Amino acid sequence: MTTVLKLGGSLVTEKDRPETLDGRALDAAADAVADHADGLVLVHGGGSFGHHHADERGVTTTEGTHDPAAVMAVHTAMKTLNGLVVSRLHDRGAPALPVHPLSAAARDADGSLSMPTRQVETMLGEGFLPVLHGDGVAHAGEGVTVLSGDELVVHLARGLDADRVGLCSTVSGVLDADGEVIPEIRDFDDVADALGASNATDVTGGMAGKVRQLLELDAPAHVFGPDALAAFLAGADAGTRVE
Ligand SMILES: Nc1ncnc2c1ncn2[C@@H]1O[C@H](COP(=O)(O)OP(=O)(O)OP(=O)(O)O)[C@@H](O)[C@H]1O
Ligand SMILES: C=C(C)CCOP(=O)(O)O
Repeated sequence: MTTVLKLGGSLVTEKDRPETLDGRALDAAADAVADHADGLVLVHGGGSFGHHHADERGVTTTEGTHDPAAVMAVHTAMKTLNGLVVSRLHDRGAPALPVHPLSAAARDADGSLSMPTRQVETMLGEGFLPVLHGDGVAHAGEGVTVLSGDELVVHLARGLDADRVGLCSTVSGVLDADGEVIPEIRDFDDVADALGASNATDVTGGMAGKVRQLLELDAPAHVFGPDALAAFLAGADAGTRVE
């Protein structure tokens, strides 16, 4: 049983304050993850580490940079956050290992992503907990663009033939126009109005981008908040189911 879980950057960082961790939220998430580390691949987002630097330099998933200093600003911040996530997992006895996408992934000129997953699969097979993160990615014709954690989740879920996918963010699910959690989404058009009415909160497309990408997966995906993380990892449905 393979599960791919993303801890949102908005969950584990203070998204409005550059390079600021939400230590309490990360501790709570790490507790739940450490209890269910078997067969788990973890991805985390950028929050105030990645998005702040990418935004400042005008780098998005489609607009790239050829400035190595700009790439390093994003990548170094993301590695810092990744190191914090990995070490909090180690504190709880979880066998976490970092995987840095900039060193392995690439995009074609049309933006399509390639990245090997055999290293992740082998780590899983050997009992480790791979921890990937949103990052920069070499992009033909663009230099380096942003690779979101959401995109990584989708790529890993396909490459590893995952059984379940979870996106844990600060919200308890995908919300409708009245702020209620939508229990299930099967078609983007059914929820386009609710999602379209919200502002994108970051350089990688916010909630609308997540739902679009999750709908392309074979595996069932759940979007939920921190209160439902332990239940999701224990096998229960949580938040909004996207299938
Ligand atoms: N219809 C919606 N339902 C739920 N959240 C929405 C909706 N529209 C916009 N949002 C916003 O999307 C945010 C979640 O997306 P965001 O990309 O910020 O999360 P994340 O994945 O945790 O962060 P990061 O991208 O840094 O990893 C919520 O905090 C909320 O403000
Ligand atoms: C901005 C960077 C580098 C990471 C973006 O990942 P996300 O927070 O999952 O969208």
